[in-house]
Amino acid sequence: MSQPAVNGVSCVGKVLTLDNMNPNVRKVEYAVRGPIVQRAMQIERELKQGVKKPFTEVIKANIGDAHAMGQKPITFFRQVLALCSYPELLEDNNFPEDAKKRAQRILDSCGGHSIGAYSTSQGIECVRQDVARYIERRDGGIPSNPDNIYLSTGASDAIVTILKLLTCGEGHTRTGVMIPIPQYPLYSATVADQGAVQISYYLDEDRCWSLDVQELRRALDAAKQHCNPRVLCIINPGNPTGQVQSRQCIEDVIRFAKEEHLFLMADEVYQDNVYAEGSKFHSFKKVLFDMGPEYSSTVEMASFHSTSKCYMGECGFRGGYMEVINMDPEVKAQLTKLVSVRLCPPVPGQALLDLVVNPPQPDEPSYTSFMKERTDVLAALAEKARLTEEIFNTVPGITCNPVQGAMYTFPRITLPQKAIIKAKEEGQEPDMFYCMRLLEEKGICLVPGSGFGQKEGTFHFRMTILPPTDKLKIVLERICEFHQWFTQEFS
Ligand SMILES: Cc1ncc(COP(=O)(O)O)c(C=O)c1O
Repeated sequence: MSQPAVNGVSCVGKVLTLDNMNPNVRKVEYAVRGPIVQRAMQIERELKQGVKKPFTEVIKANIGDAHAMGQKPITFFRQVLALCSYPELLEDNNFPEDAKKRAQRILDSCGGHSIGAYSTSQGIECVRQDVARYIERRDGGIPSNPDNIYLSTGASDAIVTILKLLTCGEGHTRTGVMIPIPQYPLYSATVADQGAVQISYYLDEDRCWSLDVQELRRALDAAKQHCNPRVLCIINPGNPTGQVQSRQCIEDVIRFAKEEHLFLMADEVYQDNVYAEGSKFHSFKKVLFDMGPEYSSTVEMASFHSTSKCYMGECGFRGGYMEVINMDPEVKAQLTKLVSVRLCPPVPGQALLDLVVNPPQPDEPSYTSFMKERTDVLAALAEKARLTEEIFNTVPGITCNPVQGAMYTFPRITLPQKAIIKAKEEGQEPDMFYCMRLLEEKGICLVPGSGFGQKEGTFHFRMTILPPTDKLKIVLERICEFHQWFTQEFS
């Protein structure tokens, strides 16, 4: 039943109430910005008001937001965006010529030569062409058609759009969507919002979060009893688990998708974030085409990329794209119609995406500084990935897989039985209880593993490796100290 009043606002007589609102929305959960983050913000306010705490600052290691963690923007990208936003600067001699050329090209393809105009709904044509060329270079020359590219408001928007196209049915015919566990909760949230059925397949923590086709089959066979499985989502490199899937694994997944007549969604937003020796990013598209026409002309797929991650971390611009492959032309027309309802993705985000897929070339003046900035960010991330694994694994009760890629670690924590009982008494998941205590004691904000899904009886947290190295060392040190204290406190 609705409360009669919440925060002083009466609920009596409202047209829209908790009881009659869209029930699917109520089922949506998104731990990355959940109660722990709200408490972190409250603690920040308390610190400002002078409330004494055992720490002076809250460090938010809960979200993959590089700039929020202090990462500097790539100079060339911001120069071009400044020029696009304020074209009078094109006369300014302080801007390099290649930045001006890019800005002019982007402006020339915008309505009224302004990034303040709407673009076509699928995205600015020259940007889509540049995306297609980028994909071709990345995939060793496998052709990419700009007509199959849809620019989007970050990858999130494209992922939701594709899931919306794919989900239908009632009762036992509802669309089943296979998602990894642990997963990035955009997937579970969208599946809930669309009234579809989540089919969880578990990544193998003991084998560095690898994906096993036997497990896909187990999950699919069980789900066939109560829904209509049609979609298989893969996140590679993985969030929250930081693994990079092998080429063999990707081939196996593609074969499975073909056999089982599943639409593949390949979330590849971390494609430049690969650190571990021996790990390499293989795009689903390339592997699909390498497997020959039997696969490349039949398996339906969408792959996603974003300006939010990799070395640029420009999540606030909300740039992204998807490439659709082997999509029925009539469905594609529906997709184009669907995206046109929302007019267009942000044009500044499209401009930024253009720079990501078409960065300065060796013969251009900005090349050297661009490459240095890019390499520095990726090298620092690789070092932080290594450090994180090394430090966590020194603590009894914390087990951390190598951070092969992406921007997170998802260590397993052993929690004392007393703490588990206490958490249950307080109506909390044990790892939420742990993370809340960590926040209160040490000012570190993490996301409990339960927000991403985990094997029954196991507990984890997700931490981003994005803080600057010095700060990351402090974070790691405090978590390790806390874990030892927590274990003693509840033993
Ligand atoms: C795996 C994965 N996919 C998609 C997204 C969405 O990114 P955006 O919408 O900012 O491009 C994220 C963001 O963290 C992510 O981790």
